[in-house]
Amino acid sequence: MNPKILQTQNVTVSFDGFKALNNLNFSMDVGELRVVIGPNGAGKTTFIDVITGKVKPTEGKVIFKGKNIRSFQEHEIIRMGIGRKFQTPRIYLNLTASENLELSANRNKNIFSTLFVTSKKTDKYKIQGLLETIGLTSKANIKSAFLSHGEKQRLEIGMLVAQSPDLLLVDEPVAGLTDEETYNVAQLLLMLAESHSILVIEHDMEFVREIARKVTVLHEGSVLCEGNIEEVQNDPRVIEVYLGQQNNN
Ligand SMILES: Nc1ncnc2c1ncn2[C@@H]1O[C@H](COP(=O)(O)OP(=O)(O)OP(=O)(O)O)[C@@H](O)[C@H]1O
Repeated sequence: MNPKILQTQNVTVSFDGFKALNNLNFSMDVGELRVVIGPNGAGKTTFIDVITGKVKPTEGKVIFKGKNIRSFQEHEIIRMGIGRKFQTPRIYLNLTASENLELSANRNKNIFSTLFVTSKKTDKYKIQGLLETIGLTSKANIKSAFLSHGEKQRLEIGMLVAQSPDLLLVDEPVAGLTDEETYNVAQLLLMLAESHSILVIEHDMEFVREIARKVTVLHEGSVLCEGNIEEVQNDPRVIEVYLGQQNNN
C-alpha cells in the first residue's frame, strides 16, 4: 500500500450549527496529483482551511505524514511541510520575479544557513532552475507588477515550490486566465507533479480534464464520488449536482 501524505478522518466543521464539512473522509498518496471539484458551497475552501490549520475541525482528525495536525497552529503546519497557494497571487509587486523567489526560498531558513556562501550559490542555481520551470527566465529581472496575470500565477506557484513543501495546496490557479495561460499553468503543475504531492481545487473543467488523474467530488461537505475524470463525469450524481449545474449556466 502506498504511504499517505494526507488523510482526513470523519472531519466535521460546523459554523453555528451549519456543517460546511460533514464527516469528510479523504486520503491521498505521497506523490499524487489530486484534483478536488464541487459546486459552489460544497466545502472546498473550508477543506483547504482545515488542512492548513486556518479552521479547526469541530470533530475528526487531519493526518499529515502520519501525524494528527489538528491541534497545530497555521505557521507550525507550514513548517511541517504544507504550502498553500491562494486564489489571488500574493506576490510582492515591487520586487522582481527572481527576488520574490529568493525571498520565498529563504523564508523558512534560520540566520546561520543564510550566512554560508556555498548555500547562497546553491540558492542561485535553485532560483535559476525555478525560473526555468515556471517559464519566467526572460522576465527574471522585471518588476512583478509588469507580469501578466498568468505569469503572476506561475510565479506564485514557483514561490510555493521554493519553500520545498511536501504537500502543495493550490486553490483555483486558473481563475480568470486565458486559454493559453491556463495551458501553461496545467503544464507547470504536471511537471511539478513528477516530484511533488499536489492537491488542486478547481472549477474550470477544461483545466481539470488536462491535469486530472484522480478527481474527488465534494458535495455538501462530504465526498460524493472519486475516480478518474471519465468515471466522475459519467456519474449521474455528479451530473446532477455539479456538471448539470455548470451546463445550465
Ligand atoms: N466562516 C463561515 N461562517 C459561516 N458559514 C461559512 C463560513 N465559511 C464557509 N461557510 C459556509 O460553508 C459552506 C462551504 O463554504 P466553502 O467556501 O468551503 O465552499 P466552496 O466549495 O469553497 O465554495 P465556492 O466554490 O463558492 O468557493 C458555504 O455554504 C459557506 O457559506
